[in-house]
Amino acid sequence: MAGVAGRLARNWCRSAVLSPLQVFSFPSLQLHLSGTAMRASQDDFENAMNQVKLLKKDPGNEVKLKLYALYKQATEGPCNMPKPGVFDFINKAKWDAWNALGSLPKETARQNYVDLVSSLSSSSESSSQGKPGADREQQEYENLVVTSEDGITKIMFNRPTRKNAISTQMYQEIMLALKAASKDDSTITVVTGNGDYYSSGNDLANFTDIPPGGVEEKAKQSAIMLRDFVDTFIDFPKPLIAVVNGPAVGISVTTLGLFDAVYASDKATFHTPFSHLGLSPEGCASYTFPKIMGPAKATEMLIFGKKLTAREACAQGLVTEVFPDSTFQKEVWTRLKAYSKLPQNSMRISKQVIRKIEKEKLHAVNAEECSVLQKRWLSDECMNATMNFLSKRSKL
Ligand SMILES: CCCCCC/C=C/C(=O)SCCNC(=O)CCNC(=O)[C@H](O)C(C)(C)COP(=O)(O)OP(=O)(O)OC[C@H]1O[C@@H](n2cnc3c(N)ncnc32)[C@H](O)[C@@H]1OP(=O)(O)O
Repeated sequence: MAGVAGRLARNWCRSAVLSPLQVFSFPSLQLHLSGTAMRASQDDFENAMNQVKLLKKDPGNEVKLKLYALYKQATEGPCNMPKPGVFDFINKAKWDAWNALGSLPKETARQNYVDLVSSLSSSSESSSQGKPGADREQQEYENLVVTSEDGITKIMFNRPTRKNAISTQMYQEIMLALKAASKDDSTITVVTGNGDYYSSGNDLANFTDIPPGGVEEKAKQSAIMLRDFVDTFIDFPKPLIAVVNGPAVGISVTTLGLFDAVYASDKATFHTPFSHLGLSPEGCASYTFPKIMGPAKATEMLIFGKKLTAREACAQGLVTEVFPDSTFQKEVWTRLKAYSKLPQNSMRISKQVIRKIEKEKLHAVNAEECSVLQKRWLSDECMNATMNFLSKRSKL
C-alpha cells in the first residue's frame, strides 16, 4: 500500500512546477458548473472547491482520495466507470474510493465534501499558528490555565479561592480560549477546574459593577455577553469534554448539556438554584435538560433547584461516567489521551453530523433564554437574592 501511496503522491505531484496543493486540484476536481442540479449548497460546494486550492498543508493521499470520491459522487452520482486493471494503481485507488461510496445521495456527498474541506481548512490554518506539545506558547490568561499537550487542549478555570466563580473577565477569557482551541492542532478540548470546585457559576459580584447607563444597561450588556458565551459552546467544532473535578453550580452545570462528554469525580455535585436566585435557566438548559433527562427530572433541577450527586447526574444522562475521586484524574486522563489519538477529521465531522440538526434550534433557545434573563436580572427577586449573598446573609 505504501508503494501505491508513494506513486499516488508522485503522480499528483508530477506537474512539477506546481506546489503539492496546486497539484492536489487534479483535473477531475475542477468544478464544471453546468447550471443544472443547482441546489442551496452549491455555493458552499463551490467555495469548498476553491478552499481546497488554498490549503497550506498537503492533506495526504487518503484525504485526497476521499475528496475525489466525494466530488465524483456529488457531481455524477454512484461510480459509473469500468473498474481499472489491477496494475493501474492510481486509477484503481480512485475508482475504489468512489465505488466505496455506494449509493450515497448526491447532496449528502456534497455536504460531506464541504464539511471535510472545512475541517481541513481550519487545521491547516492552525498549523501555521502553532504546534501541539507541552512547550507550545500559550496566551496568558488571568483566570484560566490553558495548556496543549498530546493532542489535547486543556482549559482550566483558575480562581480556586472564589470556587472558580466566573467573573466578567473570565467569561471573555473562556470565549477566547475556546476560539483558540477550535483552531489549534489539538484533536479534543477539555474544560476542568483548579481546586476543590469545578465552578460555582456566575460570580454574583458581576452585577455590582454598574455602568453609567444604570442597571438596565448592565442587564443589556450581560445578556449580550451571555449570548456570545453560550454561542461559543454551541458552535465549538471538535469534541468538547468536561472533566468535572468537584461541585458545579449554575452556568457551569447548564453548559454541560452542550459538551460531547462529561466525566465526573464522585465528589462532584450538580446544582442549578435559579429559582432561589430569582433567575431562570440559561446555557440552553431549558431545551437540553428536558431532552437529556425528561421534563420531570429537568423541572426538579431547573425550577426546584434540586442538587444532584454525580451518580444521580449520571443516571439522568447529564454525566457520561463517574470515577472515584482517588483515581479520577489518572483514569480520565488515560482515557482522554487514548481518544485524542483518534483521527482528527473523522471526529470533527462526526461531531458536525451529530450536532448539525440541533444548531439552529440551540441558537434560538439561547437568544430566548438571554432575553428572559435580561428582565429577570432587574426583578426584586433577583436583586434581593444577590444582595443577600453578597452581604453574606445567604449561601446556597
Ligand atoms: C453576567 C452574565 C452571565 C450570567 C449568567 C447566569 C448564570 C447564573 C448562575 O451561574 S447562577 C449560580 C450562581 N452561583 C451561586 O449562587 C453560588 C454562590 N456561592 C455559594 O453559595 C457558596 O460560595 C458555595 C456553596 C459555592 C461554596 O460555599 P463554601 O464552600 O462555604 O465556600 P465560600 O462560600 O466560603 O466561598 C469561598 C469564597 O468564594 C466566594 N464565592 C464562591 N462562589 C461565588 C460566586 N458564585 N460568586 C461570587 N463569589 C463567590 C465566596 O463568597 C467566598 O468569598 P469570601 O472568601 O467570603 O470573600
